[in-house]
Amino acid sequence: MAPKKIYNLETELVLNKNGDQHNASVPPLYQSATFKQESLSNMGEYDYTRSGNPTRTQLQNHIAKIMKANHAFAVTSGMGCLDVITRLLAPGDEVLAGDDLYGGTNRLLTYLNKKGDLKVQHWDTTNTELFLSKITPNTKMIFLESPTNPLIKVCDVRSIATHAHKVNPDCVVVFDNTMMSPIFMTPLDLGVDIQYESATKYLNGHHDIMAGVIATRDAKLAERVYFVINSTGCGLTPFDCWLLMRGLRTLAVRIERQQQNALRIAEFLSNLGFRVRYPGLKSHPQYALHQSLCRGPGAVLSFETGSIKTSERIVEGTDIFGIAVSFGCVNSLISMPCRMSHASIDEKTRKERDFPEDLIRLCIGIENCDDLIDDLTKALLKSGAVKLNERDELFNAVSVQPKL
Ligand SMILES: Cc1ncc(COP(=O)(O)O)c(C=O)c1O
Ligand SMILES: N[C@@H](CCSC[C@H](N)C(=O)O)C(=O)O
Repeated sequence: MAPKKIYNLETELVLNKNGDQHNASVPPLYQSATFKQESLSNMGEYDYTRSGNPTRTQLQNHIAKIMKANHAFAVTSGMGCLDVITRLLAPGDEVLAGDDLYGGTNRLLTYLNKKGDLKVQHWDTTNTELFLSKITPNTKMIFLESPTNPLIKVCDVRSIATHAHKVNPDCVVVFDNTMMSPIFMTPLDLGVDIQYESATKYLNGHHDIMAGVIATRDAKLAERVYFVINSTGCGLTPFDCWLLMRGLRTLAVRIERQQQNALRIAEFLSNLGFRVRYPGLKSHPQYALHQSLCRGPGAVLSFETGSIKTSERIVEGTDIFGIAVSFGCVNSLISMPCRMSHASIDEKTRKERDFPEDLIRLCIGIENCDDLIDDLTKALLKSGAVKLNERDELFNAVSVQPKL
């Protein structure tokens, strides 16, 4: 049989050869907890949805293809992915992690560390030399994010994965690709062992489900991941699998439009004098590194105003941008990570990790970009963060103290 042709990602996302017995154009939804057996001795492919479900299989095969993996799994949230992955470790195992991770990731790793289940160390992943020096033959797992949420730090994942495997061939390098999605990054091509994503974000894109996906090329790791998912019962429900497959079809067009808007907004804020963190700007300290690893800068950016009060006024002064956690949705969102998504990281730790309390995060949607810039302009003026000059043109940001 001729090998199956693999098309470009945009095509694969919408191409749906689901092999349905009735040629349904859309993969059918098997909303069933149980499956009858042919006989006592012949169980068939499915028996119970916790163990497996045809709709989940459809989604997982699709995910494996678009992430260039051999095995993929869908679970109930991004944090669910991390829970499954950390269960692969043994008591007391040493793990390394970045020092700017999504707040919930930090919370779970801190919990496991405090309980004594794992020995977790956090290091700045932008300092490659330092990070590499912390990897020892006892390092069992490494957790990376790039660009990080919300400080948009970029790490040299290729060098970290190569070095980790040299020092300990059994070290499992885990990469959270939520910020880039498969459209802009293929971490498995860079030497990562396990990639996971909060599918609540770009993969689904409409903020109407919670989901997470795990992908790997390693059959043994896949077997262990499946064991945990089946044992703990965190597989994604059939209906949410079905919704996620629907969302995935538009991933490429959504995220490309979001990125286009984000680039314009990042330039707009930067031109006003704000310190903008976005890997699409040449001023980003790891601009070239990011370009060498990814196919685009994505649609999340953050910026500082120099004053917590000013930031609060900006966040509360927008109309189109919703004040909400999360990102990757078709709608634009604005937030203050210290108060919202990253509030679970205590103030002392935030300070130690140079986490600016006035940081505003923008998650850009697919709206008309002129409208978004107009909305931000009004909020910036109302907050006093920028002023108009005599010719009624926007004038430099007034309270910013650039720290670049
Ligand atoms: C980078 C990143 N990873 C993982 C998660 C966790 O995903 P979920 O909310 O689907 O559990 C989030 C956000 O919640 C995130 O921002
Ligand atoms: N209350 C939630 C906060 C979720 S933050 C979601 C998202 N990852 C983001 O970065 O905005 C919690 O405590 O987990």
